[in-house]
Amino acid sequence: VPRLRMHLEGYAHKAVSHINPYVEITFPEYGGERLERCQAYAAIQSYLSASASARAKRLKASVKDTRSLVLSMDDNEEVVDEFEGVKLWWSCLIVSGNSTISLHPFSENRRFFRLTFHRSHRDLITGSYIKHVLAEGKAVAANNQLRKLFTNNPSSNWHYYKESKWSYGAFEHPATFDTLAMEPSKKREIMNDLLKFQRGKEYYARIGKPWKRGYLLYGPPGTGKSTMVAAMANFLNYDVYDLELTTVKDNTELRKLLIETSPKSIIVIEDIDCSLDLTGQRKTRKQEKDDHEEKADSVKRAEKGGEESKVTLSGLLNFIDGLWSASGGERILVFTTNYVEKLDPVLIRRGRMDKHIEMSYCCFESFKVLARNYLGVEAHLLFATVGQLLEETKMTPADVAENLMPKSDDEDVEACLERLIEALGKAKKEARMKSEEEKAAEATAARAMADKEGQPNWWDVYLVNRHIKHASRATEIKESR
Ligand SMILES: Nc1ncnc2c1ncn2[C@@H]1O[C@H](COP(=O)(O)OP(=O)(O)OP(=O)(O)O)[C@@H](O)[C@H]1O
Ligand SMILES: [Mg+2]
Repeated sequence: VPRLRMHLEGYAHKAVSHINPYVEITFPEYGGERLERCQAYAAIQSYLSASASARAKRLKASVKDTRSLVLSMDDNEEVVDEFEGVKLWWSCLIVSGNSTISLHPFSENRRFFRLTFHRSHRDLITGSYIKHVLAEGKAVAANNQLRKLFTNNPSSNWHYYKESKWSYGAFEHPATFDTLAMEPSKKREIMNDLLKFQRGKEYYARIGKPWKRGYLLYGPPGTGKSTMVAAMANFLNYDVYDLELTTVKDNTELRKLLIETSPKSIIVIEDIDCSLDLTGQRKTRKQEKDDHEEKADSVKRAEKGGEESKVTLSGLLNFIDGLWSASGGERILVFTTNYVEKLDPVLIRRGRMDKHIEMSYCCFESFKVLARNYLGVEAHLLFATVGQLLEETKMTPADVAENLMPKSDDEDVEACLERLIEALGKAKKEARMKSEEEKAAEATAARAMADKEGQPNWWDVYLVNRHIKHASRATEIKESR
């Protein structure tokens, strides 16, 4: 009898699997040895919240901040997905835990995702679909994640815990490469460069370089250097570390700060020429403000008998060369400056700053981007005039944008363009007047020089005479031969 039963059971099992041709895969929320949250579960959740929840009828909302609402599938809900023409079903299951004592706090309610599909698609699903879901889910999660803007704290506020070196808030700068006014080919080139960097993990490993890239942005104020940094961060989905060097006391502090930056970030030093005292020229606003306090500080330090040290060029070079970053993932360094010619060549040689990007005055192409952003127009009769004037006059994108912005509700596109044209005309006149003044000043200076040269210079006279004497002696000798 037992043999018969076994036989029957086996037969029943076969029959069921014959009738039910579906395969199920479950993904628990917690698993592994330490029962940590499974990455696959999180990725699937993100994937489903982005794609499938559009089709699900019961949704769960979670509000991350006041502006973004993330919807995901509710418990015990099922959605259909399609992949290469194959239908599959996802359901979110919840199993109430029994009340036995458990070692980890999440066992009360255990959640699973269950994927169901026809067994004939087994290879497709396990081979490529799941990979696709995980990759897609990770991308969605990265997109949903709020990025952060970090600024360094003065070391007097550092404590033992890690988080005290940098303060952060949400990074919400709206600039993108779409809204950035710049020559299109140059923009494309930068975007490609960034993408190549982002995908270059193996490449950097192979050539034995830390996975980092340095950009130097230079150009006059208001040409979009800071805007470019924001656009880069939004494009790559990176956090931004805004490093204010003037509050960093010395190289040791610099290193400590850098070690605590996370991978996938952009580290920015704005106005590098002012922060490092390479030039001793311009001071940052912040430094001017702090000057007073700093003096008091250094007096205090002197009283204590301590030496006042600073971040030095070599400290900064070590930072760029990136030994500190060798362990971590991708990082981008950006330096900005108004005066590229004043920087020490050691600092900006290739290899340190891989790419130098000049941000310059507004060209016609840049203007078109601004007109699209600010006025929502692609073309207009007045564009030709603007283009002509932009060729003759230098105006920063910041000034062009300011003039384009409607000042009241009833200002139309034409009024804004006319204001810009007027401003350009004025700038052109001013530039011409200035150059005339300069020319006049030059002429005066030249005249003064000429007056001075009008007086005989006895030394020159002597030299000329000597030259003539030598020359005639030479011809005499030649002729006598
Ligand atoms: N290329 C640009 N594209 C779009 N907007 C721009 C551009 N350049 C400037 N702007 C506008 O002008 C403002 C000032 O630009 P931004 O702060 O980026 O200039 P900057 O080059 O960093 O100047 P600074 O040298 O003074 O730091 C920004 O708010 C931005 O809206
Ligand atoms: Mg700036």
